[in-house]
Amino acid sequence: MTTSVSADPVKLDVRNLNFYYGNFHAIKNVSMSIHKNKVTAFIGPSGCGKSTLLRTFNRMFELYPGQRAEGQILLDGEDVLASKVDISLIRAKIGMVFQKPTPFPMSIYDNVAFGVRLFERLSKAEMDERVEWALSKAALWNEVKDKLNQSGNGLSGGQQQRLCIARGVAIKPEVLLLDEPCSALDPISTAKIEELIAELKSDYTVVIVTHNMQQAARCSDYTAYMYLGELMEYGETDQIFVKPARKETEDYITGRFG
Ligand SMILES: Nc1ncnc2c1ncn2[C@@H]1O[C@H](COP(=O)(O)OP(=O)(O)OP(=O)(O)O)[C@@H](O)[C@H]1O
Repeated sequence: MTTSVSADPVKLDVRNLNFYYGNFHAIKNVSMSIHKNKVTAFIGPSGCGKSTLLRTFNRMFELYPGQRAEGQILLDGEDVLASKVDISLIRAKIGMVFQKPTPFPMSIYDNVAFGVRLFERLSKAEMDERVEWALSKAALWNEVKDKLNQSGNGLSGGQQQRLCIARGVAIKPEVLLLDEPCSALDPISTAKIEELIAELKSDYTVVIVTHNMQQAARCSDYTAYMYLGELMEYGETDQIFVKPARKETEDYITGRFG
């Protein structure tokens, strides 16, 4: 693996991580530091393990039988993978937005409030404020403020994805994981989400999986190139895109492979 050294503070420290789907070894001895208040992009050809790696960070894989992770993922020094860890607390600290927008079958307001209610007891006024705050962060407030009681499913695809992002930020996680959040979106919605990602990093540590090289180059501070479950190269985005250390990375980002 080729990696550059950075002085930025570390939020998530991944150490010797291996991941298995049954007997299939999907993540191979990955070690990397995810930096605080930065955007880190995972890139690489389809099936290389980007989503799998992302899903280990908040133990999302545990919802599925036969999947297991070995190694350490230290969140501010505490191992997320340790058996004694409170999983709901981890998921409150490490939020996730999936590739397909998945609003809950409830109102726009309740979509945002739902997760907050699991973790905090807020008054009606405080919750109203939180919902407005989260929808504003997700650049959706102006479009929905007059129809908060309408179903989240009535929104356009791009609006639904921003609603899911609002749901993610509403619980005020420390880390936000975004799994190809723009794959179903048109260029205008994509641009809005990219602006939002740039804004979010002042409050959160963001990790994004993307197939879009331009998006990784535009939005991220750090980029990780993965191939067949291995972390091939990891470093500052400018360096990875302008002067990759490995020929494989260069071939991928210039479109000669993958
Ligand atoms: N539920 C599963 N059971 C068995 N193997 C799986 C499962 N999910 C993923 N895999 C395998 O693990 C490897 C990594 O998959 P993963 O979805 O993490 O890749 P990816 O880089 O995110 O791909 P894509 O860009 O296509 O979304 C692939 O070989 C895939 O076939």
